[in-house]
Amino acid sequence: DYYDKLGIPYEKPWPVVGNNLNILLQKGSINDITDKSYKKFKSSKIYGYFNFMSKMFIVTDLELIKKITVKDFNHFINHDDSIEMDDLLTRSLFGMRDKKWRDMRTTLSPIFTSSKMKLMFGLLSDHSRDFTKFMEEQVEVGNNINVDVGDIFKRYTADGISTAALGFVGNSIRDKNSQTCRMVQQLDNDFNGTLGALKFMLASGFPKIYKFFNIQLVGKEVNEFFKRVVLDVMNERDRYNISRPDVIQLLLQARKGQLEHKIDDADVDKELSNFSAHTELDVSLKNEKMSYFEDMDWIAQGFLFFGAGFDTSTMLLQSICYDLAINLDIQEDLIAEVDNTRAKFSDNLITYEALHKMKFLDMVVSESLRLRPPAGLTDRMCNKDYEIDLGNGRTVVIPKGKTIGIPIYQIQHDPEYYTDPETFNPHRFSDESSIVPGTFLPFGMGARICIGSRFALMSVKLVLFNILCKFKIDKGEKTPKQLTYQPNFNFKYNEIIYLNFVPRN
Ligand code: HEM
Repeated sequence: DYYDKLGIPYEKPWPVVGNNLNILLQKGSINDITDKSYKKFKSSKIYGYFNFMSKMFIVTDLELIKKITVKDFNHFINHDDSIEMDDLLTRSLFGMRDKKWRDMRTTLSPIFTSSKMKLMFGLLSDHSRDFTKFMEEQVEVGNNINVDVGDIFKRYTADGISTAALGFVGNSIRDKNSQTCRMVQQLDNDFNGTLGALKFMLASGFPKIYKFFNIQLVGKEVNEFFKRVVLDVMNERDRYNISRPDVIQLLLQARKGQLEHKIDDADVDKELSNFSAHTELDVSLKNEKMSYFEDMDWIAQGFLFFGAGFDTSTMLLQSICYDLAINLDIQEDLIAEVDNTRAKFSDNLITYEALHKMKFLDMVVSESLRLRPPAGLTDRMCNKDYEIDLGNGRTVVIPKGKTIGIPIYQIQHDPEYYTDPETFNPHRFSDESSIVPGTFLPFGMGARICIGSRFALMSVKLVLFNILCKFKIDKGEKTPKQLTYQPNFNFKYNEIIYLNFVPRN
């Protein structure tokens, strides 16, 4: 009767498993569950959700989401911290709390501004051209048909983050036995495999048991790998005065307190404003050297950039390619824009500015982020009792310590905000003013918005540009008719997406 007493609606829970029964019975995904309740309870602004035995509040009202993530952010600084997690996760920016989070966010924000992205552009451009060359080589041996795009893009994004963020060459595109490839596989198993799903359920549903058995989500091999890579690269650069335009260089500067804390990209952003790019909120307390961070904190950031980056960007890339193959008229329009742009450069060597001025490419990427958001749900932890006005003189207090959920997927599929929401239609992003503010949030919202969105967008757009210079993406006999979500807490497809890469002559 918890939610009854508060006067807010909820689905009747089952003992112990709460509202997660269908996931445990492998009958539905977290998205199916949220979908059903969102439609039923949307008008009440907020509804209750039993995540196993803990009580969550899912917010459906746009104004309220804005207040929670921006205006009243001080009540909701952290993500759900009731879950017991490994050191690598709790020390990462996503898991950090309160002042420590603010300090780390302030330290890291300058790394992901447009001007720093411009510095990394060359590394990612070389990488995406190399990937396209690899695909051309596949044509010669007939491996361009029925390509598992989840697999190849996983290797592309892992290598991209390795080279442009972590400062080492991954080589997993060409060598499936490379160390990076093994790490990707290992991480995939840790987070997405059956054992990973079970551990995650235990961590969120029964944190005491999880802690008692000292269970770790991230395997030992991955732990060791990141400890070695991040610290070794940083220390070597420091010792031998080596410089390279990548994230690790900036992390090194941050570690020494030499990275400027001001967000200086207003002009660049204005000039190259893209719909899916966001503006960073300044959360800094004051400019000070963050000297109290330990080595493990820097390792955790390196790990998060890799972990948070490769999975989400891979999901985005495979979704875009799938929808382009299904909607050939849209692909033709995109190819026309690609051809128009490449004509201005020799050997398809596009510049940072030209890539960001590709309007239709931005519309296609934005529409995919809307239709198939790689992260369909995010959360905040309430750290001070928070009163919500439910209308008609009714209020409810979210107690300190409870978690609220933001249903990104459902808002982006709501017919009140998007006409014909299940259709892939990039043209809805042709006029930004027609998008209802607060209804497009694939990277989250407010001060805790995804810090790597610019990096992800640059990497995804670059490889799409290069692929479409050389290939048309077609569906084949093994292409799934539709995409459905796995019955777990991740937003992963049940289907393997096979597509054909047909050379454009
Ligand atoms: C298409 C790709 C990506 C998507 C859709 C995505 C989505 C998200 C979302 C929804 C959040 C939570 C935001 C919130 O709660 O308001 C988040 C947080 C985060 N993302 Fe991403 N992300 C992507 C790529 C990346 C990349 C490439 C990196 C790193 C290089 C990255 C690093 C992070 C970090 C560090 C956070 C935590 C930020 C904080 O708590 O201050 N993400 N992301």
